[in-house]
Amino acid sequence: MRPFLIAPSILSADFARLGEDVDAVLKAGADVVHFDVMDNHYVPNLTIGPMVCQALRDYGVTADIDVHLMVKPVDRIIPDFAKAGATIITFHPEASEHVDRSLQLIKESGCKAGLVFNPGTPLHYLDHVMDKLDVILLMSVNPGFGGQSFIPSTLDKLRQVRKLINDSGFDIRLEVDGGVKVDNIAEIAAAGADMFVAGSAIFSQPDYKTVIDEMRSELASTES
Ligand SMILES: O=C(CO)[C@H](O)[C@H](O)COP(=O)(O)O
Ligand SMILES: [Fe+2]
Repeated sequence: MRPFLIAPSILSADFARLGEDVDAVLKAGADVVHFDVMDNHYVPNLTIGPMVCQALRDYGVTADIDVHLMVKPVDRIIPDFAKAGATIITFHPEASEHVDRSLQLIKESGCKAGLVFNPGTPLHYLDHVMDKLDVILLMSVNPGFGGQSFIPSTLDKLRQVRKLINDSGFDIRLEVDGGVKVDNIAEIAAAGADMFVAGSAIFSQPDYKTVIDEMRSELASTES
């Protein structure tokens, strides 16, 4: 398996001083910035758009930005995020009228593409598009808010998707998002995830490095 990636969700960062907070979490050892986009339509919350992504790039953030679109419709906003500096763009397949077209649009915009599955979303959306995916993101909470508890049935779904990825032979990251913490990250990795979004678990702590180091040492324990 490829190296584990830790992706703090900036949903739980300090929006009043976002650039500094993102810098701090990257200096503390985070790999990727997870950027949650909510539209008060597909999900019952409203967050940030391409201008904020661009502002982070202008501030000097060079790390990969993983844009998690919780919006409907999907396609209209993809080119704007690509122009604003997104590295990865993922969307929920049931929010797109044409899943293959949305994936193509992301790729043509120069970004990596992924599909996101809510706890109740069936995996059949993966049929016929595995070759177009760089990331599969399994939500371990229902989308819309940070600080929720990890839904245990995600572990089985992770094992299923890990097998699908391995059997496919494609180079696809398996990302998990929602309720990831120091005390469950090893179990989640053992189920097959290799990219871990964590918002409240990191940003609620005074010292981001301590939490990230603890997560890495839990992850290392799964490799022995
Ligand atoms: O997509 C999301 C919510 O829809 C967030 O990325 C997720 O909830 C992360 O927050 P936490 O780690 O606090 O659960
Ligand atoms: Fe997210």
